[in-house]
Amino acid sequence: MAFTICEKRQSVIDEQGHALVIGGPGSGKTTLALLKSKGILDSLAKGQSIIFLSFSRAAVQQILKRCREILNKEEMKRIDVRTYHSFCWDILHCHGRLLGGRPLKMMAPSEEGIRRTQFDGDWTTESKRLKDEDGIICFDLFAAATAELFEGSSHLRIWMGRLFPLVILDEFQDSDDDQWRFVQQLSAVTQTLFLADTEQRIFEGSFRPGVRADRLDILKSAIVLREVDLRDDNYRSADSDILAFADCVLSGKGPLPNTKDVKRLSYDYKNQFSATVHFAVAVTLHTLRKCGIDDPTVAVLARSNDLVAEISDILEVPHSYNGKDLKPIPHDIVWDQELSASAGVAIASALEFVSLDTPVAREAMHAKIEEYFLIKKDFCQRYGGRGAQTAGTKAARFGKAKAKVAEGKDLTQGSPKTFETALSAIPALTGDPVRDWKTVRAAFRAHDDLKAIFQDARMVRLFRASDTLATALAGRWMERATYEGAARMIRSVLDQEKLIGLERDPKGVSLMTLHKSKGKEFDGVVMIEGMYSSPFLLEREAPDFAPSRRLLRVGITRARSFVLLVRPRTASPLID
Ligand SMILES: Nc1ncnc2c1ncn2[C@@H]1O[C@H](COP(=O)(O)OP(=O)(O)OP(=O)(O)O)[C@@H](O)[C@H]1O
Repeated sequence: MAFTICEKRQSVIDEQGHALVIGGPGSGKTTLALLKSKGILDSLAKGQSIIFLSFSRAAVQQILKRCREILNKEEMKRIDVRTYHSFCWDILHCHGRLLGGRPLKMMAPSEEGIRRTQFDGDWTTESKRLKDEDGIICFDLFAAATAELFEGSSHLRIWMGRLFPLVILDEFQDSDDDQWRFVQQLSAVTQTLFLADTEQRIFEGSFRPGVRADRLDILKSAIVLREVDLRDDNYRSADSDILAFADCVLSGKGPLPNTKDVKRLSYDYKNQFSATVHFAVAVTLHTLRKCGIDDPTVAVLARSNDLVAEISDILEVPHSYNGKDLKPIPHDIVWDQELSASAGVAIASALEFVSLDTPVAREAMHAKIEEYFLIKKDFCQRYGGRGAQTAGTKAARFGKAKAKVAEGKDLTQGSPKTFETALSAIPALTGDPVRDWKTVRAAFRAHDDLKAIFQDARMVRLFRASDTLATALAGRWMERATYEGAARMIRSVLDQEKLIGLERDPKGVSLMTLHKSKGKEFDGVVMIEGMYSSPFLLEREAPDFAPSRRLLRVGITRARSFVLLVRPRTASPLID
């Protein structure tokens, strides 16, 4: 593939010192960083590599995709694309002993979520205590502890500089204070390249503490660097008005371009919502196919997890829109990993219980369901979603059931009892893990209190027998004709995937929140606004709605070719 290398880009490639590249969505920041890397890779000494840090597994995936377009196989081996967390954990795992005299152990995020909701007091202080006194470290403290190590040991810093002659920091506008601390230490011993787009700053405030609007000013006042601005470039949707439309939404100033690339669809009443959403996705697929894209990728984006789940339910059944019949649309959901994993573990523990029917398996199942609801409660509290209280009540219900079963008492009434009754109606398991998984999962779906587990577990892929999970379960059945240990196996496979950073390339239709779409790219994007929930513009941000506008721009600019916005007719206008 041929890339345009203008003077500005060449100056970044040639720069021997630090550099900051600012640019909008699709301006080519990642590509430029990789072109610079390509020029250096040959000259690296044995053992040296270039490190490219980003925030999420999705972003890592996107960068790896670009790597495959730009670097050859040998070059790919010398560039290490990682999340901040995985980079920090490597360092803490090897050198954590320097901090408190003993090796550090990681607390899995699932366990952290559970302990946080159950802890009476300030969790930040408690997690620091856990690290200092017990040598157990939570995800949120990885960056701070790494910074502490670098600040405390010049030897370690210097070695890092030798190992990594170039460190690339993606989406630097989103870095928090602790990440900045360790990056600043690194910049004293190696060359750093910062990529940023201030208008893609969507994690500021309650989402991630320590993320600041003036991060780039802080950077520029601390490090001497070459600054290059690519804001006028757009290679993702160069021939379309998508970026121009998104920029209008960002500024709140019209007129919005009247273009075939971004369309709007309204609905009047709540009871028109389902059919309108279904039609919007169908018409987007159709439009993209008509443009010659045979297998289009489409992201369906909404502001909250609740609305994403509702849209998934809508796409699963037929509808009729203006007399037109719409067939169900197969889709994937990009979900919160921790919720998905604990929902998957809850289903696996029910599978274990059905196959073993022992008091231990029964108690473990109620415990895993309780755990899921504790994590859900924690998730709702952290990300401002609805349902924290309900999740807490359900957790308490299953927690009580767990205690009763442990004491050998019978369950008399309530959800845990009705769920057990539903499970006991399942005919014998077959030994085909995919079928058995779906049977047990269906019992969750049919139960009023446990539907959420069914929904969250949809991300756990167990559909093809070749999947790691299915293979592990099939092996267990062959050994013992039960699914004993299924919950443990699933937890370990999912935790591993989480750390390694696996995430599939999107195919077909994918549903996710706007926040989750960051860093991704699709042929088409459908953005959905609810009638009474998940508005595009949050009232509390009035009058300028700046954070909402940034979020909307991120969503719109994920599209290469076509965007469709679905809104209630009464929604506030996007521009003045
Ligand atoms: N210099 C260039 N010449 C031609 N095409 C380019 C160039 N730079 C980038 N592209 C193409 O533009 C698209 C977007 O590039 P890239 O992912 O590097 O942008 P980005 O600024 O990192 O985007 P985002 O901030 O949205 O993640 C890719 O398809 C890439 O191949």
